[in-house]
Amino acid sequence: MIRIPESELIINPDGSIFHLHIKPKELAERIILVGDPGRVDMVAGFFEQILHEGANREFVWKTGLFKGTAFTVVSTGIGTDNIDIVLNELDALVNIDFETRVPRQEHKTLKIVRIGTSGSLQKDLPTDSWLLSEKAIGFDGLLNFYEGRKEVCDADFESAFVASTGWLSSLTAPYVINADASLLQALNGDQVHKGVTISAPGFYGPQGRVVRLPIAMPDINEKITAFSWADRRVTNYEMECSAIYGLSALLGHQAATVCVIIANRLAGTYSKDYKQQVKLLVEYVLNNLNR
Ligand SMILES: O=P(O)(O)O[C@H]1O[C@H](CO)[C@@H](O)[C@H]1O
Ligand SMILES: O=c1cc[nH]c(=O)[nH]1
Repeated sequence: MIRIPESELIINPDGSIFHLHIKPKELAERIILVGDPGRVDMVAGFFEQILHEGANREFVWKTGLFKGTAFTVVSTGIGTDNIDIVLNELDALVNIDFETRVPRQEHKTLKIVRIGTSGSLQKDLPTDSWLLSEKAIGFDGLLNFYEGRKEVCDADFESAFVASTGWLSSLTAPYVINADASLLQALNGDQVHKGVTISAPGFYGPQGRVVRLPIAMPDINEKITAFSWADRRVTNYEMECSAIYGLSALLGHQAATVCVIIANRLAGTYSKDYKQQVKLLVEYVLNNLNR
């Protein structure tokens, strides 16, 4: 077995992983990812006991018990570049022996649910509604750096999307990737809308927002809203889901994303109090993952 060198897998002197500052024994199998470090305490507020906690940069985390089941909540900050760090380090914590620096014989699967906020691209998906991402479209390009990307992505959907939007060849190739089917089932419910989520490598231009700078594809959002493929339409924008789904598929973990819609891009509306909805959604996810 190949020993992973110190430069490739950095372990801190206290035995924790480089960025997340988590030690292998401190991580639960059920993981909640939130973008905002300030949301970690809100999630952990549902735990009856905190077992471990730590923080480094934007990565704040707590492991605790929710109705007797261990969960770890980790903040990712914004963007898929951070997700590359978070997913690779979470996987290393369970699937690499930190003493020998060799991958473990037995693979451990994590259940990873991102709870976030998002902007709607469909009129009938109002602010404060909940959206479970059945598929993600990555505008970010992260998965294209990994071998095996083709095997886990939906090539037909990608081609249809590129053709229909007139995707510019100067942009990164979009990748389309599914959520884990068992987590989708666990999180399904009457109050949960389902859809296809774009993860963009920015909040402004890459999501078609024009503040002062004109954008390369001025009609991109109209085209996305009108696009449909095999009875599916694109529902919303956020900034992390695609990389979570892609890296989870390659690393052998289960992943899903559910977001509160805080802005409706077609109606031009913004939620009056989305924080209350995020809290309700957190409670819903914890209960549904605890079954
Ligand atoms: O509320 P979070 O989880 O951070 O999610 C969304 O909000 C941020 C942008 O404001 C991006 O991270 C986007 O994905
Ligand atoms: O429009 C939005 C709202 C939240 N998060 C995003 O990335 N986009």
